[in-house]
Amino acid sequence: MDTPHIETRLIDGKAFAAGLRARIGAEVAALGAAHPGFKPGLAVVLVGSDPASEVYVRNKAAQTVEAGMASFEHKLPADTREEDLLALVRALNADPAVNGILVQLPLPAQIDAMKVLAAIDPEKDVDGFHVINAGRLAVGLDALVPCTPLGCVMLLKHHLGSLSGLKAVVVGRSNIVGKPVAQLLLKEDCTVTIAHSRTRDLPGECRHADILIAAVGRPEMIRGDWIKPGATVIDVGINRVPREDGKTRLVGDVAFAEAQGIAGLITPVPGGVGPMTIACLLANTLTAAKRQAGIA
Ligand SMILES: NC(=O)C1=CN([C@@H]2O[C@H](COP(=O)(O)OP(=O)(O)OC[C@H]3O[C@@H](n4cnc5c(N)ncnc54)[C@H](OP(=O)(O)O)[C@@H]3O)[C@@H](O)[C@H]2O)C=CC1
Ligand SMILES: Nc1nc(=O)c2c([nH]1)NC[C@@H]1CN(c3ccc(C(=O)N[C@@H](CCC(=O)O)C(=O)O)cc3)C=[N+]21
Repeated sequence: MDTPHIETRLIDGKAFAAGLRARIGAEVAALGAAHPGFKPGLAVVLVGSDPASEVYVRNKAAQTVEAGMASFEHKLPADTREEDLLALVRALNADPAVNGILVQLPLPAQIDAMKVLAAIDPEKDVDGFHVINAGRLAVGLDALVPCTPLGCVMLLKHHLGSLSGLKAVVVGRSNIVGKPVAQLLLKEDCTVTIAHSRTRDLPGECRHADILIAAVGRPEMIRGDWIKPGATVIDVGINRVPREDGKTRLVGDVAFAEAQGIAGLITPVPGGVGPMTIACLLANTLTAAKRQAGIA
C-alpha cells in the first residue's frame, strides 16, 4: 500500500503546559492580592511506590509551589490499612488549607480504590474521579474534569481549532483516561469510538481516526501503518523500558519513529501529554479554591 509522505509536526505539550502554568501562577498572584489569605492548596497522597506515580509526584510538587500554591505531600507505606487512608482523606476534607486532594492510583491490593475515591469531597476532587464529577461530566453539567483528558483536548483544540465532526478513536477505556477523554471529545462534537482489549481489528479501527488517542499502557503497541495519513495522534502512554546501557527510558503507546511521515501531528513521550496533566491539575486546584472561597 502506498502512503503519501507527510511532514509530521510535533505537538509541544511541554511548552504549552509551561504557558498554562504561567497563566495560572499570574491568576493566583492577582487573586492573592485582591483577597488577602487566598492561597490554593493541593494535597497529594501516595501509598507505596509505583514508577509512573513517582514520576508524577516528583514533577508536580515543584510546579505547585512555582505557581504560588501550597503543596502538601503524604507518603504512606505500601501496607497501609484502608481505614487509615480513609481517615487521612477525611482529615484533608476538613482542612481549610487544602482545596484539592489527589490520591495516586493504583493503590495496593488491600485498599478498595473506589471506596477511597468516594470518600473525597467532590468539591476537592481535583482528579475528577469521584462518581459525582464523572456523572456531572457525562450529563453535561459543570464538573472537575480529569486532568489528562482535559490536557489532551486542550492540545487538540489549540492545534486543530474546531473538532466538530472529526472521527476520534480512543484506545483504552479506563475511568482515568479512556472514558473521560471520550466524553470530552463527544462534547466537542467528535464521532467517538472507544476501543479496548476485546476490540476486533484494532488496526482497522485506528485507521479510521482523524484523531487517535492511545491510552493503553503497552509500549509502542500502535504501529505506524495503523495511523491514517495526516491524522493527529495523542500518545498518553508512559512506559518505562530498558535501554541498551542498562538504564531505562520512557516510551509511549505509539511507535513514534514509525509514525513519522504518516501522522500529521503527534505528541512526543516525554514532553507531550505528561506535562499537560500536571498543568491541568493546577488549573483544577485553582478552580476548586475559587469555588470554595466563593470567588467567581
Ligand atoms: N501522560 C499522563 O499524564 C498519564 C499517562 N498514563 C498512562 O497511560 C496509559 C494508560 O493508563 P490507564 O488508562 O490508567 O491504563 P489501564 O491499564 O487502566 O487501562 C488500559 C486500557 O487499555 C486497554 N488495553 C490493554 N491492552 C490492550 C490491547 N492489547 N489492545 C487494545 N486495548 C488494550 C485495556 O482494555 P480492557 O479494558 O479491555 O482491559 C484498558 O481499557 C499508561 O501507560 C499510563 O501510564 C495514565 C495517566 C496519566
Ligand atoms: N490519581 C492519579 N491521578 C493521575 O493523574 C495519575 C495517577 N493517579 N497515577 C499515575 C498516572 C501517571 N501520571 C503522570 C502524569 C504526568 C507525568 C509526567 O509529568 N511526565 C513527563 C515527565 C516524564 C519524565 O521525564 O520522567 C513527560 O511525559 O514529559 C507522568 C505520569 C498521572 N497519573
